[in-house]
Amino acid sequence: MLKLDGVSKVYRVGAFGGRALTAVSGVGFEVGEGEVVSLIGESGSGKSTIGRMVLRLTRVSGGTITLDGKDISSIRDRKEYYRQVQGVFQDPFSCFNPVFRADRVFAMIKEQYFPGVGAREWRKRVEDALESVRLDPGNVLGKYPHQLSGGQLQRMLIARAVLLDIRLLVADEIISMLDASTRIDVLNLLADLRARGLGILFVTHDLSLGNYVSDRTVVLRDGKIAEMGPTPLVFGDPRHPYTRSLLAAVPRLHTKWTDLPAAEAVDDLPCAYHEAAQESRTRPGLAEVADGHFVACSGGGKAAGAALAKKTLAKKTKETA
Ligand SMILES: Nc1ncnc2c1ncn2[C@@H]1O[C@H](COP(=O)(O)OP(=O)(O)OP(=O)(O)O)[C@@H](O)[C@H]1O
Repeated sequence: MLKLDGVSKVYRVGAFGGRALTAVSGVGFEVGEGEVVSLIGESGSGKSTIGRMVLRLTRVSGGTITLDGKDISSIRDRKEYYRQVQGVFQDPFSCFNPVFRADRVFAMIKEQYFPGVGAREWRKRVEDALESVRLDPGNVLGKYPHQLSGGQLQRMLIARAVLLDIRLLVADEIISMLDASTRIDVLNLLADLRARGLGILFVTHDLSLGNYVSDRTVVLRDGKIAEMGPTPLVFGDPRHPYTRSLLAAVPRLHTKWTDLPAAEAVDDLPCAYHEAAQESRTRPGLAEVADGHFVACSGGGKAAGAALAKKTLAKKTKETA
């Protein structure tokens, strides 16, 4: 379904756009039907930029993004694209105009995509979509955004996507503003949609959420892929020191931060990319260390090599003495 191939994004920043900022560099991964792929990384690692490029809100500077093999930038009919691909973002309040009733988002969809559907039929479709996201139509229809909670508004936006019967949802930090119990509701809702065949690109900086929802995980560091693969492998057997350091930084219940072991120094670890056989380097800059589990060079190969050379030299010097 969705495929990113060597995708890069360079922003022009500074006075008169005189400086180039590479936000995303050579990123490639796929999202299949009924698959949840999470895009994980620290703030500024390029996650949202990738989401925005997939949603055609930002132009790609290099590489291609295709949907069913077709370059999305060549799809002239934007409406047709948005019929299949939609985004839901962190702050649901900003997606609603406070002076209009919240269900206006459904009326807009009808005007644009389903002008021929009769009022009664449309009402039924809206109610079905609301029920599918576990909202009571009688409770939310006719209300203004300020009369609804963040979780209800977020679900209304997902209901809008359901009405369009989209194939891919870009969910960018969609639950970071919700409380713990509403979060779980929305996550379980995503699981229902996935079971119906919806592909989801789940953008988050929260590793535990990524682990909870996704089939595959892509770990981004400074706009590049550090590691990606089936979620159980990335979380269960992380091979890039950066992934390990991210995992080590996740707070654990019953463990005080003062009791945590000292973090591994990223550069002192051997590099899984260089340790892998030459023929496993099937994607640019990534080695396949297990089936579908890719890891980038951590630079540790060089550092580990230098450390080894230093050790050997010290041994030789001792022997000579
Ligand atoms: N419109 C823009 N113009 C210039 N630079 C931008 C723009 N949007 C993002 N950036 C820069 O690109 C880099 C990646 O930003 P992006 O928002 O994609 O990261 P992120 O991983 O989603 O971060 P966060 O989790 O904080 O949202 C950052 O250095 C950011 O400052």
